[in-house]
Amino acid sequence: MGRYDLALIGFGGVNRALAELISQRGERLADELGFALRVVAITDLRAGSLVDTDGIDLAPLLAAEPGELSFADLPGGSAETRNENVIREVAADIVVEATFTNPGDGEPALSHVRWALEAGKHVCTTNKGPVAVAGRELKELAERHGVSFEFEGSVLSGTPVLRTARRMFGGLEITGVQGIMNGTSNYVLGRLEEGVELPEAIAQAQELGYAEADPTADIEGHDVQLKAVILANEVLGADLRREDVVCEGISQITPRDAQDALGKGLRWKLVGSATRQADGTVTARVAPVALPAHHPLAGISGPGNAVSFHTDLLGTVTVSGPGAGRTETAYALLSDIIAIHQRHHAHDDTTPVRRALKEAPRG
Ligand SMILES: NC(=O)C1=CN([C@@H]2O[C@H](COP(=O)(O)OP(=O)(O)OC[C@H]3O[C@@H](n4cnc5c(N)ncnc54)[C@H](OP(=O)(O)O)[C@@H]3O)[C@@H](O)[C@H]2O)C=CC1
Ligand SMILES: N[C@@H](CC=O)C(=O)O
Repeated sequence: MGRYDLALIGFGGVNRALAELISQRGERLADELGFALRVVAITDLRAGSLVDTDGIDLAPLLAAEPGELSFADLPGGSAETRNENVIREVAADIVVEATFTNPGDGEPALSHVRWALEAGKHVCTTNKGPVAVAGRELKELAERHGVSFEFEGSVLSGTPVLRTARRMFGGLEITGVQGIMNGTSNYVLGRLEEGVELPEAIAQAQELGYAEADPTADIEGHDVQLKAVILANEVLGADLRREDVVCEGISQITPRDAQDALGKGLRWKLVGSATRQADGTVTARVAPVALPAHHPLAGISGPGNAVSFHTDLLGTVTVSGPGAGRTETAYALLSDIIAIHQRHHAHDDTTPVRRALKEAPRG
């Protein structure tokens, strides 16, 4: 049985949820997937850094209140974050980047990803900043070093949109994508429809773990701008930057507006889209739209998200599921680790499914 040693960069909602998954169902996952997972390093702005190359005991860390965690007094611990040292020097197979998304220059996460790839380590991340700012460069860097750069959770958290588009739509042309791509704003719009004021609705989304460290990014559409860039570049082969995406958020929508719309059979939604134009260029935008009830995106509620792919052979295909949430997003990281395993050990007959396929009688 193989094993992957992980370095977790950032120990907030998402990476804690990944640690919980590993801690609570590690054995089951190992049986199912054919490899084990072990955490050998954690860094966090507030808690500091912790390294144990024999495997960190996660239980006491997960038992502590997030705000009270401090690594300074633990063996292998330090009050300093020491990101560069940990990422470059600690013997980890996969660096899991889940610090805050910086919609501007993608830092410091962009540097974290670069350091890891340069050190020959696989990276998986839910952080939209590095992918939107420098996705192409980072994929090339990963290729040069013979490792993987995976970022499924950067769009629609655990709902597999990027991998679905890459793996399932071979042989057809995708002409555009349109979707609800932010859980917080969709949750907030739903609360406005119930008469809740914007600040209270945002506070609830923060409490539930949907919102960005600075929820302005969710409400003003900057988070969807990044996701539209990622989808345009990954799915439509564009080379867009955030500044190319026209953006308007939902901060001007009041509970009265949302309720009036509902009375007319309409629902306000924050819609992101990217479209291939007749001249081959790709344009993208983010804007609130009052959708009629029969629209495929109108029924998406709470932190749910959906992306519709417009294709030449299938018409419109819509993928919907959770767009935010700690555990849902941690699952995206697990799916990235599985993708890394499949890419680099596809020849191994280690998983039960592969063994069963190999041993099944033919004819
Ligand atoms: N939550 C969700 O539903 C989703 C989140 N994402 C993305 O995943 C990432 C993580 O999200 P989430 O866990 O919810 O966010 P949190 O804010 O809960 O966690 C981020 C953690 O990273 C720490 N951190 C910040 N800067 C650094 C640094 N330089 N070095 C080490 N640690 C650092 C923060 O410390 P401190 O608190 O002290 O600042 C915090 O503990 C974000 O980029 C987010 O955009 C993507 C999809 C969905
Ligand atoms: N804050 C984001 C988290 C996922 O990207 C959202 O609400 O969708």
